[in-house]
Order: sequence, then structure tokens, then C-alpha cells
Amino acid sequence: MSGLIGAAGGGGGCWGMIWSCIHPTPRRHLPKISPIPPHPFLFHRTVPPRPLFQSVPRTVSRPPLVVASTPPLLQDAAATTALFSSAYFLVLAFDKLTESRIIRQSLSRKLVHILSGLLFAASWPFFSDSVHARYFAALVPLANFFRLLIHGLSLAADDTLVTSLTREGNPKELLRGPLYYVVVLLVSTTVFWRESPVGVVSVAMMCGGDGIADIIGRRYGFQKLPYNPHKSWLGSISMFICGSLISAGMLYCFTSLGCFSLDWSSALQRVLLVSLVATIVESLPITETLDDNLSVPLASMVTALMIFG
Ligand SMILES: Nc1ccn([C@@H]2O[C@H](COP(=O)(O)OP(=O)(O)OP(=O)(O)O)[C@@H](O)[C@H]2O)c(=O)n1
Ligand SMILES: C/C(=C\CO)CCC[C@H](C)CCC[C@H](C)CCCC(C)C
Repeated sequence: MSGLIGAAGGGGGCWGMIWSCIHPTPRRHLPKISPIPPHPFLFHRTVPPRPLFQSVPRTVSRPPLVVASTPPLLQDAAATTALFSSAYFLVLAFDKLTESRIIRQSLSRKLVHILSGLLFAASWPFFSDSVHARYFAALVPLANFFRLLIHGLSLAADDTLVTSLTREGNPKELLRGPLYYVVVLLVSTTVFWRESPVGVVSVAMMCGGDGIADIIGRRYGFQKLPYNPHKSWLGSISMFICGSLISAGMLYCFTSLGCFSLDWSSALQRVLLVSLVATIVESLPITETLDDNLSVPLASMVTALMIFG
């Protein structure tokens, strides 16, 4: 329980410092968390298990990073505008780096893959605590969905997008990996948002884990997997380690902000389990039928739903 109070009370960490400056939440105000009934088909125990995670009720959790007396609509509109411009300039920046041959196109694509989703999820605490906040945030992946669709179908031309987001410069490539990627961000935002670890972990594994696997594996992955000659041990191990670290780090920030609370005595094992399942799924030779940008987040979501509830 102390682990819960520590985490939910913004005990420390990056956001925790900001949080405790803005809203020092007295520990006595934290919710009395009733034990969650035993999971229907996992971890059967006679004693009710300790709560794995609990979204902190709005009456207790103040909205993270709320600027005092800012109307929620204004705060959400400002955060959404900032996201739209950041997304545009991120892609533009990597296009320029690729065009000036500072980085290779494959590395540019992967860095956009890693940074876009992680920075997008990291922006969620900047939105208000309004019930509409998640839909404001969802406008950004939604707009990018249509942007990718339009340019992937060559209904309009955008060399910046094609250069920084495709392998070989074929606009049709936008209709696979990148399109699935923004759909996953859309689902994570609208279905899970910042009230559950499921969306955060799924985005961390798709962006951080899968992205690092590509960068490390493509360059240093000489020992290929016995069941998949296109993937390597080093790529998969990198995905597991970095995916776990990024997931745990993001969960720590979100709990420090009071978005939800976690029983940290078992949460780390659960993060490792989600990362292991996602890494195994990513290593399978199924990319031709199911893109990694779907299989990795789907595996993460299903596993996280089963163990975080
Ligand atoms: N577990 C992994 C994953 C990736 N890779 C390396 O990274 C490359 C690309 O990995 P992949 O996951 O297939 O990336 P994609 O998303 O399919 O590639 P892209 O992003 O270019 O679409 C692979 O060919 C391989 O060289 C690896 O060695 N081990
Ligand atoms: C190359 C990519 C996937 C293929 O594996 C990444 C595609 C990126 C999208 C086109 C852009 C997504 C933008 C995000 C929804 C918002 C990012 C905001 C952030 C603050 C930069």
C-alpha cells in the first residue's frame, strides 16, 4: 500500500517534481483502494490480490500539469495546436537531415517512429482533466491518418512525408506501417488515455521497443534468429530491454503525476512480461501478413489488459 501511496502521491521522478511544485497532494487525500477481485483466469489466489493499478478518481487526482485557472477548452486547444506543429516540424526536420545526407533514410524513418509516438504519449498529462481532453489529443493522429491516406493514394504530393517516412520513397508505403502506427496511437488515446497503463505501455513497446530493435538489429544483428532469418538475437534483446525501460519510465512519470497508481512491488514484473510477449511476437516471421506496427501494440495491449486489468 505504501508503494501505491508513494507513486500516486507524486513521490518523485520528473513529473513528480513538477507535480509536487504545483499540487502537493497530502497523502491523506489519496483514495482508499479496495482490493480488486481475483483475476478471472490469472493469478488465482484465495486472498484478494493487491490492486495492480487504480485510476485515481478525479475527486482526488488533480489534473496533471493544469495551469491555474485555465479553462479546460483553452488548455486542450493549446496542447492540440502544439502537438500539430510539433508533429509537422519533427517530420520536416528529419526530411532535411535525410536530404542533406546527415542521416540515412532508414535511420530517419526509425527515429521518427520512435520519437513521434513517445512524445505524443508524453504530452497527454498536458491536457486538461475534461472528459473531452482525450478527443482533442486524438485529433492529431486522426489528422495524420488522413494525411497519410491522401499522400499514400497519391491524391496529393508531399515529398517531405515520403522522404522521411518511407523505405524506398514509394508513397504507397505510407499506407502500411505509418498508417497502422497512427491508428494505434488513435486507439491508445481514445480507449486507454492516461487513466490506464495499457495505452502507455503499448505505445512504448511499439515506438521505443520496436524502433530500437530495428536500429540495433539492422546495424549489429549478425546472429539471426533460428526461426526468422530477417530478425536477430541482438535486435530482439534490445527490444526487450529498451522496451521494458521505456515502459517503466513512462509509467513512473504517469504515476508520479497522479494519472493512475500502480502497485510497484509487482508492476515491474508485469512490465517485463508485456515486453517479453511483445518481443516474441515481433520476432515471429509474420511481418508480411501482420505488420509489426499492429502485432507489437496488439500483443502489448492484450497482455497488459490481462495482467494490469
Ligand atoms: N528483432 C529484430 C528486429 C529488427 N531487426 C533488424 O531491423 C530490420 C527492420 O526490422 P523490422 O522490424 O522488420 O522493421 P520494419 O518496421 O519492417 O521496417 P520498416 O520500419 O523499414 O518498415 C530487420 O530487417 C533487421 O535487420 C533485427 O535484426 N531484429
Ligand atoms: C515512420 C513511422 C511509422 C512506421 O513505422 C512514424 C509515422 C509518424 C506519423 C506520420 C506522425 C505521427 C504524429 C503523432 C500523431 C504526433 C506526434 C507529436 C509529437 C509531439 C512530435
